Amino acid sequence: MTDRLVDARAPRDLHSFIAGLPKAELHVHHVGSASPRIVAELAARHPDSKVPTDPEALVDYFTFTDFAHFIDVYLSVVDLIRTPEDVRLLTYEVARDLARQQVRYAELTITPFSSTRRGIDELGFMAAIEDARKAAEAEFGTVLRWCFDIPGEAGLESAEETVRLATEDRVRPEGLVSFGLGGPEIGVPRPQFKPYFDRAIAAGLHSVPHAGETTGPETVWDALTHLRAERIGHGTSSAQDPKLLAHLAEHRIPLEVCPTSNIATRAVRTIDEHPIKEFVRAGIVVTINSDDPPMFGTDLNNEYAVAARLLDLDERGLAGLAKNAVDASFLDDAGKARISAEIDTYTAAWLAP
Ligand SMILES: Nc1ncnc2c1ncn2[C@@H]1O[C@H](CCC(=O)c2cccc(C(=O)O)c2)[C@@H](O)[C@H]1O
Ligand SMILES: [Zn+2]
Repeated sequence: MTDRLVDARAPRDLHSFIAGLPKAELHVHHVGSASPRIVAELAARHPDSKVPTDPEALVDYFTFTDFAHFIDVYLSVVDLIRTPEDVRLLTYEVARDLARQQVRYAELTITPFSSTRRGIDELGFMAAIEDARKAAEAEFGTVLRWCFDIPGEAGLESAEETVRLATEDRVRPEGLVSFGLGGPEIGVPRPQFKPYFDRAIAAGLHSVPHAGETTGPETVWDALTHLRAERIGHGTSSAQDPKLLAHLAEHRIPLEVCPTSNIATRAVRTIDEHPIKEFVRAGIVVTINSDDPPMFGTDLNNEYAVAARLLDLDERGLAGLAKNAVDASFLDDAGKARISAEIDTYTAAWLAP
């Protein structure tokens, strides 16, 4: 991928190591993973869309002035997805892009409310993601699981609809493992979503809200206290609160860190000001993720290269980050052990004289 927003500047050897390293991706959005190739195919199906299809024009279109602008552009891509077949194509092609990067396991954040409110039949939607999930596992060997997230700014109606889709036996897809909360944080307090998270948790789902991406550490505390977060999406502003850093470390609440995303949405000013190093120093379990990779001109491999530079990591350090993601995932113990062993074998072979 060219036109990187963040220059990873890792040595060439480290890039090759990362490219082959078996990985898990825990924070990546379904619609936000639509590559120029996928966008072009969807736009060809729906020519009235305002989303450009030319990859050069897309780079400009995917340059954001702030977080609100990012969400506007994001929703214009959501508008491209109109039928269950669009959903199936998107999901299957996203899995292909993950498999190419040696991603063995991914938890994909999906916002079903955005699709059902635009008229896609809910059962057709669920059948499409499940069909793509099974095809991707059989054909690429990449295991996909779902996180359904509430688009918080769309209000409590969206929370009600999302928890219904996530818990009703007739609708809930087999691959669903977790429940999230995304979108802008300013003016969208986390505590109001407690009843919906309570219902999702009671139905066996894990709690993984975004918090502290565009607001301060109090939002992360709210996510922990009211939404019983097991991992935090971003959590960037936690760095401003030493007590919170200590709490996250002590309770082993992993952060889903997405460095390039934070620059692209202007949540963090420059990559060298990213607090990832403080998180590691505080003893927090850090995982590396890509969020909305084509929109931010990145992919998971590039995020590992960025992390290598910021944290001054060698191959063993990178393998450790990859294992953090496996450990922090909602995969079963046998699945975790299998990918961790694969990471060890790969790293040992790479470093062998
Ligand atoms: N970095 C991110 N940080 C946070 N979220 C991110 C990030 N990247 C992607 N998202 C996604 O954006 C969605 C937001 C959608 C939204 O706000 C909205 C508001 C009003 C109406 C509608 C609608 O559909 O009609 C949608 C979230 O649910 C989340 O899945
Ligand atoms: Zn996100």
